[in-house]
Amino acid sequence: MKREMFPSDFLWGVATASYQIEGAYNEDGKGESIWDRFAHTPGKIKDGTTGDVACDHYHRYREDIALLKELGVNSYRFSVSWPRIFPCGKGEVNQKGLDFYNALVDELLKQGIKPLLTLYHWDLPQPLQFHGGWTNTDTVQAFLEYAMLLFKTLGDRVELWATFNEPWCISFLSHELGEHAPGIKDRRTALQVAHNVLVAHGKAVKAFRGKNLPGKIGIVLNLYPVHPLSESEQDKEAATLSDCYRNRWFLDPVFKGKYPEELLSVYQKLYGDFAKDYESIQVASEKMDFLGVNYYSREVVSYDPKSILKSKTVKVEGKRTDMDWEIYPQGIQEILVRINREYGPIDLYVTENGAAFKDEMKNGKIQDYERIDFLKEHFKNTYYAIQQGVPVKGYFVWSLMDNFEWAHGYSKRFGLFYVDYNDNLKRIPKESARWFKKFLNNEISLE
Ligand SMILES: N#[N+]C[C@@H]1[C@@H](O)[C@H](O)[C@@H](O)[C@@H]2O[C@H]12
Repeated sequence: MKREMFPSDFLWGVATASYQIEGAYNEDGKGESIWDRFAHTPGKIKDGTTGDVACDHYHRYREDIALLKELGVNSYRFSVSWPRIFPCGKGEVNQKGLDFYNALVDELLKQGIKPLLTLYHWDLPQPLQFHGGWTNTDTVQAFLEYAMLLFKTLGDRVELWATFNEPWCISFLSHELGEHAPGIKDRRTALQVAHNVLVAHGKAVKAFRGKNLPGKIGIVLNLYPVHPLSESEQDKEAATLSDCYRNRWFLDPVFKGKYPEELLSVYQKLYGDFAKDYESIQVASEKMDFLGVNYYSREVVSYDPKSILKSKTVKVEGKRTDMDWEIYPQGIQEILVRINREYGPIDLYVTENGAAFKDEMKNGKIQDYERIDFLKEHFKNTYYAIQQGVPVKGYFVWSLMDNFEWAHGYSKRFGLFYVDYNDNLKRIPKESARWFKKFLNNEISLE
């Protein structure tokens, strides 16, 4: 199975995000983001680091685009730093911020690489957080102002637009579990955030349509197959509620304009006031052109009467990544086939898939054969979905290079290129980068 067996117009790319690679956190007029503040708060990041410098991509973007060219990808997914454009979140525009992304897009196009631009990959301008962040509908309006400016500035050259990256993380990981910025631990707040982000998504899609731009727009969701540990009715009930929490709380609004009833009823019993605005979620279902799927692993659950989801995650035997996630390649096929069956037809992009392993440099080489096996199996399972008629249009490896892995700092390496944080952030191709380049050049098969 070689690259040439995939559709001839299939996009092969890599993905990154602004806060994770750019650095220049307070340069050229950029405002503070919630991740700048969170990372500077002692105890929030496991290795005590920040994204202040990260991979210094802001200054090295031409070098990094040369790496893309060397790899042989035909597309590149990146995100725009909102506070680099609007330092206060709205109002005054930072022209140097716009200049950076104009130059980035122009260089990508010059090198024959199609941009996929994510408007929001978690770095909310801190001034908006002072006024409640995503709990405040004013932030929805500010997001629309930000999106409209980017549509106007880059809409003639960027063909693929994603409104939000992983709204599950924006809401539940960041406002219920508190593991990501702004580090709030309150489920009712998380539900309000999820609601406002989904509304902002729908409004941005509608605004995009109104600009009559040549491109396509969608959203990026992190999706997991959820499997019951056993076929017992209780474990199956646990899987249903966990699937609603993980997947359908976002899939159903953007495709069906409503929340999944099985979990909505649970939340309404807990938060009666939530009912007052949940019906407005219909706004989220503005028709999209594609869905971005971030796939990393599956979830196995068993019944837990103490949980409001009646479920707890179970760790099963099998190979795991350095994030302690199960390696489950068939899950990417399962998710793509399910989306097509239950929510399609719609073009799908695997907007992120990859893994962290304990990459070490030995004699100037990083022999990350586990990552090659991981990618090989996930490429194959993506192909199996295409063979079943699923309109998968592209695949983006997470990530181009090692970078700031959120609450894990620089302790987890996901890149195809090793970043030597002790030697001027030097980018060194791992064996997986060499393998990916050969695959893209039809030199090797996936067998
Ligand atoms: N963890 N992990 C790796 C990766 C993260 O670095 C990305 O920013 C997210 O979109 C998604 O969580 C996946």
